[in-house]
Amino acid sequence: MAESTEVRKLVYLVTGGCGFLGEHVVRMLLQREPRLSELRVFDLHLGPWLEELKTGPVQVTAIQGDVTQAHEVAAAVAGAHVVIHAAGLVDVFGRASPKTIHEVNVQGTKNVIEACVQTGTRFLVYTSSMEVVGPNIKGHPFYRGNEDTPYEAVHKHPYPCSKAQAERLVLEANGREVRGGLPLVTCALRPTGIYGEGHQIMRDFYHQGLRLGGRLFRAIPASVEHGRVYVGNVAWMHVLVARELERRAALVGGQVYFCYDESPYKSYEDFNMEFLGPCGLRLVETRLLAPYWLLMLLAVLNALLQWLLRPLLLYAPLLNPYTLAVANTTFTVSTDKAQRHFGYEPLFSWEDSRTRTIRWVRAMEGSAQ
Ligand SMILES: NC(=O)c1ccc[n+]([C@@H]2O[C@H](COP(=O)([O-])OP(=O)(O)OC[C@H]3O[C@@H](n4cnc5c(N)ncnc54)[C@H](O)[C@@H]3O)[C@@H](O)[C@H]2O)c1
Ligand SMILES: CC(C)CCC[C@@H](C)[C@H]1CC[C@H]2[C@@H]3[C@H](O)C=C4C[C@@H](O)CC[C@]4(C)[C@H]3CC[C@]12C
Repeated sequence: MAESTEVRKLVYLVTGGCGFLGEHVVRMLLQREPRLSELRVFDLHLGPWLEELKTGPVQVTAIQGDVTQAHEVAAAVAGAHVVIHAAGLVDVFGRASPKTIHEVNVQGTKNVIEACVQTGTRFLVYTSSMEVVGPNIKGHPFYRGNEDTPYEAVHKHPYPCSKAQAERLVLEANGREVRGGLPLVTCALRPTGIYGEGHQIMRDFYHQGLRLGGRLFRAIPASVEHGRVYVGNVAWMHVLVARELERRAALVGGQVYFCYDESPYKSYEDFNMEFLGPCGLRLVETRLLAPYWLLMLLAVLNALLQWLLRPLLLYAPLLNPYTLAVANTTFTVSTDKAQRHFGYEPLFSWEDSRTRTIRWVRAMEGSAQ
């Protein structure tokens, strides 16, 4: 915990505070926000690790709740100075219905905004996603673009559609009068693919590699760049922008920021190998054996099987036409907007981020090393 002479008087609420990113935001706030007096952690499923946080100088209040329930959200928001809304249903695999995704991501966000307005909370940070922009379904590359780069954002999939709608609601709410008469100040952060300790898909790839005798098979050309950002830096960006929303309301309010750091530009699989390689896995070159049309055929078959089996069981493999299109389309960002607007610099270097992630993979059960 950071010791500080600053007065602790602020109440923060983190929705989705027990998720992959949310846990890092919660821990980062406790370490790096010296003005914090109470931290409310709101989630559908509370993590047992919250208990160990309750012994420090900040009051940590765990709230089991559902963002789709307006009254639960309003009760959690009442009296908070800042809300970081990271709760969301992250599903591009067809596990949840489009209706459920919409309810959690769009209606849930509406509930958070209305709760701020009704209870007088003035500062709201929304965790958006790069998918609000793309990749689009036409496969257009977004090569090291920034927040102002023109791009034809065309969404069909429920997850990016819901994130785009929710982001729009948050940005439109900037300037609304909250209880007490002051204006609401909002902004949205758009992470690219987040990685780091706790990343479920990295875990899945690692275990798949172990099952395949320490091998993974390349499916995507190495030339396709996929944007990635370390979870600690994404968390840090949330903490920093939340702090600066008050001081720089005119500049930051209503803005969007991509989340970025020094992580290298690589293909999705080559990037994963930065961590999985040192943990004993190798990437086998099979691109000639698995051309794009064959992968697309498998992806379509998976989608068909998912649909056929739905009455009996949930079949939701990583490969489907949408995930294949995302993984196979260059989407990378290069920007300094967060640095210019609120002084963001990555807290973790690429070396730190890599070392921490490798340490986490190595600590997983069944390590190949
Ligand atoms: N993981 C990524 O690569 C990535 C990239 C860009 C943006 N994001 C965004 O970051 C946010 C966090 O994603 P994550 O990767 O940590 O996912 P996650 O699934 O690990 O975390 C989401 C959390 O939200 C909670 N939640 C879900 N439905 C809820 C509900 N109805 N009420 C209350 N809580 C609910 C979950 O229990 C979970 O703890 C999401 O909004 C996601 O869209 C994630
Ligand atoms: C073709 C297969 C072998 C590889 C499949 C990989 C696939 C599961 C990965 C590739 C890209 C990943 C997405 C990307 O990193 C960004 C995001 C944005 C975020 O808001 C939610 C997660 C998501 C969609 C990642 C999901 C997993 C993807 C599609």
